[in-house]
Amino acid sequence: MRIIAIMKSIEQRMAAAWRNKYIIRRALSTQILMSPQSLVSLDFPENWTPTPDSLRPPTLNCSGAQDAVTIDGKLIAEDIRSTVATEVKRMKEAIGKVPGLAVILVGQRRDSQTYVRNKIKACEEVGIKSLFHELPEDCPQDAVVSAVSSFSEDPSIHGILVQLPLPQHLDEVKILNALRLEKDVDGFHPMNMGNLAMRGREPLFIPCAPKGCIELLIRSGVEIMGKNAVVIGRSNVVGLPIALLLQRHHATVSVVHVLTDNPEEITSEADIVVAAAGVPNLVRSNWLKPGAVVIDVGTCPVEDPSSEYGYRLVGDVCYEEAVKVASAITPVPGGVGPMTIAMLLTNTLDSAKRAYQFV
Ligand SMILES: Nc1nc2c(c(=O)[nH]1)N[C@@H](CN(C=O)c1ccc(C(=O)N[C@@H](CCC(=O)O)C(=O)O)cc1)CN2
Ligand SMILES: [Mg+2]
Repeated sequence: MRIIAIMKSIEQRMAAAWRNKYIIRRALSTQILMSPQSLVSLDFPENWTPTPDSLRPPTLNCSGAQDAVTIDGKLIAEDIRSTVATEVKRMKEAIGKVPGLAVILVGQRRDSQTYVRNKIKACEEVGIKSLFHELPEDCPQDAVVSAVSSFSEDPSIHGILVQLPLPQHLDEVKILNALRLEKDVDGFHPMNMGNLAMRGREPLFIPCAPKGCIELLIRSGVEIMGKNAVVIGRSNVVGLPIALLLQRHHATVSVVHVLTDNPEEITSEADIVVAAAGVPNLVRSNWLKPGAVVIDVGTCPVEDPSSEYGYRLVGDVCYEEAVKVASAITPVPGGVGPMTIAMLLTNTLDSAKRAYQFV
């Protein structure tokens, strides 16, 4: 009798331990929803207790037996934009101020012009003030640095972004270094990137596309903690920061790039794949483990005489194949792209709140 009672008690304790482990894992992986900075610390937060939200079960099926769920970035981005609009209105009513964003575009790249136009329009829609500064393709380095410096001094501007890529003759690092850290809403300042990489340090801003990817995963109920994640591509804008961010969310992260041997073999081990190589249709079905979650950051224009503009946007992932293997996937367009702009708005709002100490 006594032995049976002891065994029962051990069993109950083990069950409780597993239950606690599950609760802690879910809470840490959904912590982004509770944090205004959408940032997960590398350690357990002080006085942490689970909330009902952190116990929410995953919503995705991971069997790979049916077509993947489409993660609708456009819809999620609209939701975020409407929250930003409400917050901007609240700020204006309470303190008579609105967030301000300065956008600097050098040169005449068609894609950059489109992105900048969309960012300015998005600001207008949520009540954020925007200032646009355009410079010619052949402008000297000093002209860009001076534009950045003058916006850095303007108290009505809380975010400054320099649209990338810059023309070849310009030194990107020197220009980004001229940004006032508190206004680096793109999160590309070397100090913000360095802080993103370091344990125990918190960047003021997280780059927009990577932050959007994480937000998509979490809002879709995908658990990140403990999962194998593969990032394809190692650019400063997406590949590098998303790899750092996934680690902050406690994933086991591999980065494959143009010089990696057998990238398809490595990627096919992944529970979460983030494709940011800029190579149309690079990721085929044989690159994917059944049930993997696929986030496609690529947006490459390819010629298409049948479409209205003569081109269409193609992602890094062969969607038609991947949708048969993955459990969830972002489309292109309508996945990460709209989230990139939504995250720029949240970063700008956060920056203004910080500047005015508005909570
Ligand atoms: N300073 C920066 N430069 C660049 C960034 C950035 O975050 N900051 N990211 C990319 C480009 N980019 C924003 O600048 C960006 C790319 C794509 C989209 C987007 O909404 N894409 C839509 C399709 C849009 C279309 O039809 O053309 C989608 O995928 O649905 C937004 C922003 C490099 N440079
Ligand atoms: Mg791309």
